[in-house]
Amino acid sequence: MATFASLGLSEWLVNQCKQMGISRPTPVQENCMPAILEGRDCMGCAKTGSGKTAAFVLPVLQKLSEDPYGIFCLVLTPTRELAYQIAEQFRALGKPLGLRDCIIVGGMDMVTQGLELSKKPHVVVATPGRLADHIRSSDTFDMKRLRFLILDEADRLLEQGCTDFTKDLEVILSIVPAKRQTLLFSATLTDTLQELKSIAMNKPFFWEHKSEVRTVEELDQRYILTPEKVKDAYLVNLIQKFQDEHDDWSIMIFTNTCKNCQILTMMLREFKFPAIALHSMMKQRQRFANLAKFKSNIFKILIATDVAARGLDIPTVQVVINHNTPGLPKIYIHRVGRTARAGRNGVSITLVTQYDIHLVSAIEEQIQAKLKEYPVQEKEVLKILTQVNVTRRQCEIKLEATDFDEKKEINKKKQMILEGKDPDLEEKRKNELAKIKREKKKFKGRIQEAIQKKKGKMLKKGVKCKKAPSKTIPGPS
Ligand SMILES: Nc1ncnc2c1ncn2[C@@H]1O[C@H](COP(=O)(O)OP(=O)(O)OP(=O)(O)O)[C@@H](O)[C@H]1O
Repeated sequence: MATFASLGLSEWLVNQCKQMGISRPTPVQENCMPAILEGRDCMGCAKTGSGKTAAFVLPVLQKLSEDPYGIFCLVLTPTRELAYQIAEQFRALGKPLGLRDCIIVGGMDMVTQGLELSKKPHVVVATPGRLADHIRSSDTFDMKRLRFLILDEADRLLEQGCTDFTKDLEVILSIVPAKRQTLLFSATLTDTLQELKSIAMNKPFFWEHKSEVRTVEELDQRYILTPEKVKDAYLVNLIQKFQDEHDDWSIMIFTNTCKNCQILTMMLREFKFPAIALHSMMKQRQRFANLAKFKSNIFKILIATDVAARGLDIPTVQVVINHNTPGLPKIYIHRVGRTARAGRNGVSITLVTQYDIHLVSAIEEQIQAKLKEYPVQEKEVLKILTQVNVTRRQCEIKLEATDFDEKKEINKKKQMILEGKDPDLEEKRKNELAKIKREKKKFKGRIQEAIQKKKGKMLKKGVKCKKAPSKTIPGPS
């Protein structure tokens, strides 16, 4: 069995790992680290919670200790919270080196960040949008000598989801040297393999944890079939049960929109549950503060959108509840991967309505495992149904009285300006498009009406034609 020393790490780094409770390499570390230390590009695909972060942090620190300078390494990651978590790992493992890192994410002061970048930190951990903004607007730093470019959650960075990073990536790639080592990691790399290969051009070493099931064995994956209207009552019932039976467990609840996330948090608080929210419409400082309160067990329930689905490593999370069935199996894999990490056990429960059954089939096909039904005492759920639904409605009314929707519009406009678009022009275009669509629909309707009329007439004629000969056919008698 390999040790960190046998993989090529120096004694100081091996000791540092030990101090952090990392004594033996996990398979992704054992397989990817030698290739990285040899100087090769690397693509590592391993299950959630399997130690992918250390698989790139350790070799980078080893190489940095041999030739320290800044900016030596750039790590890109899709979310701000994840950027802080990765920087923390670099800081903890690189402490004996006196490592200087710098975090460049949106929602934080740009001037301070610019100053930090100009001081040539060893490692920069960034979300693509904000780093690209710095590159566009400042010439006080460069990455000409960059040795490592790392894309964590690489598939997310390359896919064109609701946040599209591709343009920002282009800007970033234009300032990093072609001669560099590129490392790409994720639990779900395979469907963006071609795009990834165009970034890691030097015949990358590719390692994938081969296993039939794509989720971890320690995860107990369950579902509850529920009508849409009873969903919240099931949720409250589940949380009450976990709180009664395991008061030390932390629970993450995923939902599909910021508004839903806010309403669920308000509703659970009405029921006196220690719940806190995390979504992209919150101020960044509030996001960090809430995550910190959840990590330190001050609040045991975190309700989040998919902004928290990837990468977050919170060992106390024992349960993940999907308040909505994820539309993509990939998102399911990352969400449920917030529990059962690093060999621990965990439970995931997905609330499934009659409209989501096909999504569950797609998930099961992708993960190569069947979800099992979670037993619930329906009588208990029905007892609280009215109270839960009334409470939810009250919370919705309360939220409508705030400027939540307005803020959403403002945020949208801000995003457009950042993307170089004119919000008023976009609005005009949107309205024009809607008008064209409406007219097309009307036109289609009219055509269909005309066709129907014509069909009706022909049918009448046809009936007459068919009836006519029948009159002439003599009956059997
Ligand atoms: N060799 C090791 N031995 C024991 N624990 C480890 C080892 N390497 C990493 N860990 C711990 O395992 C946990 C999960 O690691 P990490 O966050 O890197 O997972 P990941 O593979 O990146 O997961 P995800 O796909 O969800 O991002 C962390 O708490 C980390 O400190």
